[in-house]
Amino acid sequence: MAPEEHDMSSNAVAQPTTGAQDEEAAQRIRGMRERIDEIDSAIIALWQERARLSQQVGATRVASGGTRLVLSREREILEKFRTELGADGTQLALLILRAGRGAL
Ligand SMILES: O=C(O)C(=O)C[C@]1(C(=O)O)C=C[C@@H](O)C=C1
Repeated sequence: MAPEEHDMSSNAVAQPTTGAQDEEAAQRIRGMRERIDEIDSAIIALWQERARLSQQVGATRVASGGTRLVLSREREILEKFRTELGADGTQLALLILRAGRGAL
């Protein structure tokens, strides 16, 4: 079979390597990766839900004649993330805010 062809003769799905040097470590890594995958899916779903809500808040405020942004609220959120997560928290909060209200 040519290198770019896929073997469809089995139902086995190719799995990424664990990088471990023995089967017991490989099993433990696979177990932990299952939970990591669940956490990543939850983060993605929460990210999307938050962005939708943020857009709805903005649209509700603008429709009422208010401003698109409330910077005091953004500062509060940035401070919470910085307190809990340090400097990376600030960067994360900036990305989260941008996902909702768009770029400044
Ligand atoms: O809480 C609000 O008033 C929002 O509009 C939501 C949000 C946010 O994503 O958290 C977005 C824009 C505002 O400047 C402040 C906060």
